[in-house]
Amino acid sequence: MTAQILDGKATAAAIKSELTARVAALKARGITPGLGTLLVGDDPGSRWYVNGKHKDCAEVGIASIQRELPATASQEDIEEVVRELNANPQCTGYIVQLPLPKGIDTNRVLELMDPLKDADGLHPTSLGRLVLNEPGPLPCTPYGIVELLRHHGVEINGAHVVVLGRGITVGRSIGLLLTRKSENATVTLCHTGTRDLSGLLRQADIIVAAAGVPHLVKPEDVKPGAAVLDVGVSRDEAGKIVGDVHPGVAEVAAWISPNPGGVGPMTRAQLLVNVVEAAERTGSAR
Ligand SMILES: Nc1nc(=O)c2c([nH]1)NC[C@@H]1CN(c3ccc(C(=O)N[C@@H](CCC(=O)O)C(=O)O)cc3)C=[N+]21
Repeated sequence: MTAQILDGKATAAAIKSELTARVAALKARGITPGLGTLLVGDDPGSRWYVNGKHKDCAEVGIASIQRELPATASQEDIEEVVRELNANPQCTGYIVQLPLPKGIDTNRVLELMDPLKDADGLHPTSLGRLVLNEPGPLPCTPYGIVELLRHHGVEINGAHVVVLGRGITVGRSIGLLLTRKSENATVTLCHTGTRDLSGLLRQADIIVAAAGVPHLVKPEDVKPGAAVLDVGVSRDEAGKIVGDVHPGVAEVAAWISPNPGGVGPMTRAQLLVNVVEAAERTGSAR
């Protein structure tokens, strides 16, 4: 048996076409959503991601606000741009592209952001809202994974989800989302200190591999019929993406997310969702 594909590209396209209509409706009410990005330094990978975000915005009618600083920028230089974006009415949501250069206190920068403009869903206030079950932006990658599963009809309700990795952007936050009443999953969070990882993985109905370890999940770790999401973005010597999931897993799982073409495009689409939803929230508050 070969697993069916959790097609992130196609699902992201469907989300973007729905967003295009919602953006048009907002504009008809005099609200134009605008996504800001702050890129510090000239890492080509980061620049590529940021450009992709602005291209996505153009596709759905969201305005773009691009800010850039050199790699030599000081903490104060960065914080000044954050204050400007907080105050800029054209910017309804924004992200500070991570990682920031060495020596910069990233948490201080993120805490300075207006939580109402948090497009990543990773501001301490947004994460707190998620814990408290209050409406707010959701972390883009976890949110994208939930939507990818829903779009393909993979049952989340009652499922045992085993998550690999405890990073803030995925591992640590996805359990908060999946254990809400509306998702209703049971979540086991694994990391490098986990004993008998294979034994736990074999119990999973859904595996979310976000450890950043190439081919960590092997075919023998997967229960036949499981859904496997590959979030890993390691690179080989040629610069090609190597995921956390061994290619042989496709012969055991019922569903697998390709990488690239799976979780990455969904992360980008959910960033747009956060920007549109934030604009809708401010619009209804008026
Ligand atoms: N404040 C902030 N927010 C982020 O969301 C954020 C960030 N900083 N820093 C870097 C990471 C990385 N990230 C990706 C998003 C989309 C793809 C993506 O769409 N990848 C494509 C193509 C990948 C390729 O071919 O290189 C795919 O998976 O099909 C990848 C990586 C967001 N990040």
